[in-house]
Amino acid sequence: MNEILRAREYRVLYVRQMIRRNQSFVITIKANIPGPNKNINAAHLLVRLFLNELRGELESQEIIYMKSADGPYVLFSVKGDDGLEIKKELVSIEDKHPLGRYIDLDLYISEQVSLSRFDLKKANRKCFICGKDAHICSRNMTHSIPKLIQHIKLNLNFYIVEEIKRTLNYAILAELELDEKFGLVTKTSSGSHQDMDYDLMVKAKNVIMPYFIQIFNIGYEAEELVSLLDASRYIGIAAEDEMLQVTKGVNCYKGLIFVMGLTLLATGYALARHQSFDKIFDNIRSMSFGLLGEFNDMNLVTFGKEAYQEYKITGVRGEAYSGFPSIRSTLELIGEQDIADPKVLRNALKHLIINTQDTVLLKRAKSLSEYEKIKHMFASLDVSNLSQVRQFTQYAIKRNLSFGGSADLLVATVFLNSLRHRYF
Ligand SMILES: CC(C)(COP(=O)(O)OP(=O)(O)OC[C@H]1O[C@@H](n2cnc3c(N)ncnc32)[C@H](O[C@H]2O[C@H](COP(=O)(O)OP(=O)(O)OP(=O)(O)O)[C@@H](O)[C@H]2O)[C@@H]1O)[C@@H](O)C(=O)NCCC(=O)NCCS
Ligand SMILES: Nc1ncnc2[nH]cnc12
Repeated sequence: MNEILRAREYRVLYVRQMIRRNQSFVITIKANIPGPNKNINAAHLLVRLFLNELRGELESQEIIYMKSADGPYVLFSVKGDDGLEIKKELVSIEDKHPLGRYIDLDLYISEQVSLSRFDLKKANRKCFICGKDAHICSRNMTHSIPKLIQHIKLNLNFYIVEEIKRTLNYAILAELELDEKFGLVTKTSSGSHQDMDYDLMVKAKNVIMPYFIQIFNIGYEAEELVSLLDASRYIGIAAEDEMLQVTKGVNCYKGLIFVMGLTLLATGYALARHQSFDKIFDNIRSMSFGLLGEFNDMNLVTFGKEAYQEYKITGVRGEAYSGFPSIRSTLELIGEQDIADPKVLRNALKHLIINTQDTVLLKRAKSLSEYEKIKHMFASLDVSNLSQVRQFTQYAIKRNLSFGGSADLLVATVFLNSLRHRYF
């Protein structure tokens, strides 16, 4: 216990140093974790989530992420002259955010003074189990520690799963609704896919979403990583089957089920261990170590295998085996740009097409030389020049070309780009 007390003393010391260094106020962001173990994973997730919430509300001069015996915390330096206004904003986040009960946002307006709810004549914090005054429950130890911890974990998982659903839906629609997309299906065109249109893709999306959430939870609750892909394969196959039923046999998102399935397993596993964002790609590589061996499977009769046997092109398996390098480099290309901007999204798609071995393009190009010629044409395509983009789209549709694999990677890229700014 004295380690925790000492950590609290150090935290006040660091606050004072930051106030002196920046001549500013300092906000501390810390999870409300009852009991002796303040370093449960939920604490790290909550601190990261609320740090990103605050980043969206307040401008900071300096942010320091600390680990301690009293749990992880952030020191957030903020310029201002009206401490009460800032404290009001912090209390509003604590009271209104669905997870606000589990976080403590303190404001130090000087080395000696921190503002409290009392200064705003606000009621004390409520107990997150029974809603009574939290101070009374904690003084009387009304609820057991395990019950309190379980409550936090359940609500945090529920909140994260809802965010994953929203982000996944956003990512799939962001790709699908991007127009002028080189022969891929859009809101207004079937492109080079006579058997697909926007409504059919949306139907397919709606059917596979629950499977994606199942797969995310497998990653989030997993004890180890390596066997996760095999453990989830049956879910992916069930998703494919139900998709094909709804689409009457049209393969809208077979590749997406695989790409997003792997991404969700790796992301769930990373979130549950507060791993770094880049660790997601290591996780994907760890799960995919056996994929290239599938090309030796006599029972496998797919174009992906043909592409490998004929040209040593490894397609989606090769991408996964290397930890989705094309997604990683596209995220670096996007940087802090607004992914909702069609120009940014189209440029990301171009980058993916150039950097991945898309077996859909190979199959439709009908030869390796044509496949390579088209990729080469892309390299010189200026996607901010809409007339060039339109010309290339017409060229692709005329030749029945498409980049379905790259489109799948774009969905995963948009998904990861959104999550990166929320939880990492
Ligand atoms: C490992 C699997 C992908 C199965 O591999 P398989 O050998 O069966 O198939 P492939 O031909 O290797 O590829 C399947 C799809 O993968 C997409 N893809 C291709 N290249 C890449 C790449 N470089 N990066 C990412 N993704 C890639 C692509 O899917 C998209 O295109 C399809 C639409 O295009 P279209 O031409 O219309 O497709 P078809 O219907 O085949 O042609 P037509 O009849 O219309 O002419 C659509 O699927 C897009 O998503 C490839 O098609 C994996 O699927 C697997 O093992 N599945 C089992 C379940 C599983 O493991 N799930 C994971 C759970 S965690
Ligand atoms: N917009 C799209 N058109 C064709 N195949 C796709 N796979 C994923 N998105 C696609």
